[in-house]
Amino acid sequence: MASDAGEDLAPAATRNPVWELYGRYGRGNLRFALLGAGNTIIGRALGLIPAFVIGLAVDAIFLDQRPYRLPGVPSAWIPASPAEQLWFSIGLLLAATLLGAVASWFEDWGWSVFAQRIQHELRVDAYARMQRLDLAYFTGQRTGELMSILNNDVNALETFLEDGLSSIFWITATFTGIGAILVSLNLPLALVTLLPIPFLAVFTLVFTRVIEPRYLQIRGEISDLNARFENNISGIEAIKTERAEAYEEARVEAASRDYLGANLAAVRVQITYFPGLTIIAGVGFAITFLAGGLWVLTGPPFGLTAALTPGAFVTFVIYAQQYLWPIVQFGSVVDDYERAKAAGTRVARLLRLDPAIRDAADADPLSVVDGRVEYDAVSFGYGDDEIISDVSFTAAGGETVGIVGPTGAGKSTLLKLLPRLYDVDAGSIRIDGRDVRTVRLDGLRRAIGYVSQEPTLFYGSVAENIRYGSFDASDDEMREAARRARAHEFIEALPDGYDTLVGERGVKLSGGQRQRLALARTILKDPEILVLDEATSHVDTETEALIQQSLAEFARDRTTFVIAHRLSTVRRADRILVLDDGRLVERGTHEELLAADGLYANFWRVQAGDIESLPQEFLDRARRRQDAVRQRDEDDSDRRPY
Ligand SMILES: Nc1ncnc2c1ncn2[C@@H]1O[C@H](COP(=O)(O)OP(=O)(O)OP(=O)(O)O)[C@@H](O)[C@H]1O
Repeated sequence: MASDAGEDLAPAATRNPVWELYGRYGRGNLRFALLGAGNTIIGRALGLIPAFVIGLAVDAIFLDQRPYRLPGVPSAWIPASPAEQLWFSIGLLLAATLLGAVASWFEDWGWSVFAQRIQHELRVDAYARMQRLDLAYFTGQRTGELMSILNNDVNALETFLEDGLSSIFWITATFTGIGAILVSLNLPLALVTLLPIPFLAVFTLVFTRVIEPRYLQIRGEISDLNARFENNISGIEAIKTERAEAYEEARVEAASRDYLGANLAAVRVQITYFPGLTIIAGVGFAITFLAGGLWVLTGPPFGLTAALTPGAFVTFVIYAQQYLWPIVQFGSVVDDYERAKAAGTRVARLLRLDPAIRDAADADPLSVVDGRVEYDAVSFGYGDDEIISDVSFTAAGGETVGIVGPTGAGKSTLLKLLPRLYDVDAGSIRIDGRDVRTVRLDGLRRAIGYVSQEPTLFYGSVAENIRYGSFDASDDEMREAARRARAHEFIEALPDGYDTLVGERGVKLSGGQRQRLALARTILKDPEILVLDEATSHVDTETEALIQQSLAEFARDRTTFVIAHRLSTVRRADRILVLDDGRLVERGTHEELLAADGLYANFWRVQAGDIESLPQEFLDRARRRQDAVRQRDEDDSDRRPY
């Protein structure tokens, strides 16, 4: 049973996704963080100068209460007259401001490069991880949700990555630096300034507890909304033909409303937090100002003896304000952190997912010599329902095997097991006697050319699309493959020939043209084993006959599986397997199967237009089968949210 990966991105609590990501990606970029941090300290130190100089100037120049002395500066450098001291002070203030600006430039540059590089590496890594996951993951997961992680969640980390760590550093530097200065200036008054800290801590703790689930909710809602957009844009044709515009608008409205609700729920908490912090910090500052002011006015309180000059008080008050401000800043860091944590939880979770289908530790490279393919008692189901039941057959090397059966019988599923797009639940599949689970995936998929009914064209030129997977093929090889796939003529007729842009935003191609490009791609790949899953279903019968001719030659010495509803496509196969409801019910050549007069013979009658001679039992079974497939599809769509 293929694992249902749909649950894997449920935002379960991880220990600390943000620090986990910092740890993983920060190390290689540490030099930028160090540059930022070094300049944060320099900037902070320079930022301390003005308050000190102003306080000193007030006391020494205007009130003449203490001598003009600067710590670490020889007194010979300091001018003697008050007017000169004033100019000296202004020079100091300007120099501190200028150097502070330079430090701030290096600080921002260091931290920004640090953040941007982490984000870039994270995005690329998350994508690489994602595309290695099992196919089952993508069918179980809404693509919009994955897009949301790669885009929104990675970007949501940006604010914290950009400002968070630098702010924490800045706050810590300010807090310890100024805290130490306040204590050294006036210990009793410093203790008064510290009073709000425990209140701020408790208030912040409560905030994080309340906001955390709300931010997670927002990530989930934006992801749902994206999934809805994604789904509707790719399904716009059905929306128009079914006149479902109003219905879809209502569904988008509902999804957007949920997102709005989640945002408002978070905003209500968030906007309470900052005023709360400001009030606590403001009251704390007022108490400091009151205590210091009384000290200057009425002398030292509580039996203390030291006097407090107005200038020293000014210095203290400016520092005290600088000291409390980072606490309010801290609030915004906490808020950014909580947002980043919600996004980081989802990104970290994606980074931790491992594909179930991967190389075994002792996997060998596959070398296909004969090309014999054996299915041995194979059973498989995507979910609880078994889709393939106990299927066994052998295709000799170089043989062409046709696979036919009613819709939903499991034909495509059967062949998707060969390149391990899914792994069997029971039994085994062997190529030249080697179980496909014991060889390297890369070699296995290299050896198998898979052309599906709805081939994917990527945005790019026709040539790039044919070369997809055989990136080093020469122009001549690429054109020859196109000729063999009967695609060369129509490509030449396109506006820019092989350079015409196709895929999203490029020239639109018909279903048959797309299929021929996909065939050319596979012919160029030159695989040892070929799987054609309704590969020519969209081309007209005349073109199909021409393609069949080239394919017969191409398929001659390689094992080929051909799934087809049009029985004329498989008529000349060495062997035909008839699949019904996941079971192999008939096998043989076209003639043998006609002679057996079973399911295949009845299909043949249908396609020959010989409806009257069909047994009633066949028609009844066909009806029951259709009902069962419809029921299964409905059950599936009930289970999927989209
Ligand atoms: N990715 C999937 N997840 C879940 N169920 C799936 C998936 N792909 C196919 N199925 C189901 O498996 C069953 C067999 O599908 P499959 O495509 O193998 O049939 P088929 O014989 O190739 O049909 P058709 O001739 O219509 O292409 C169907 O009931 C289908 O709904």
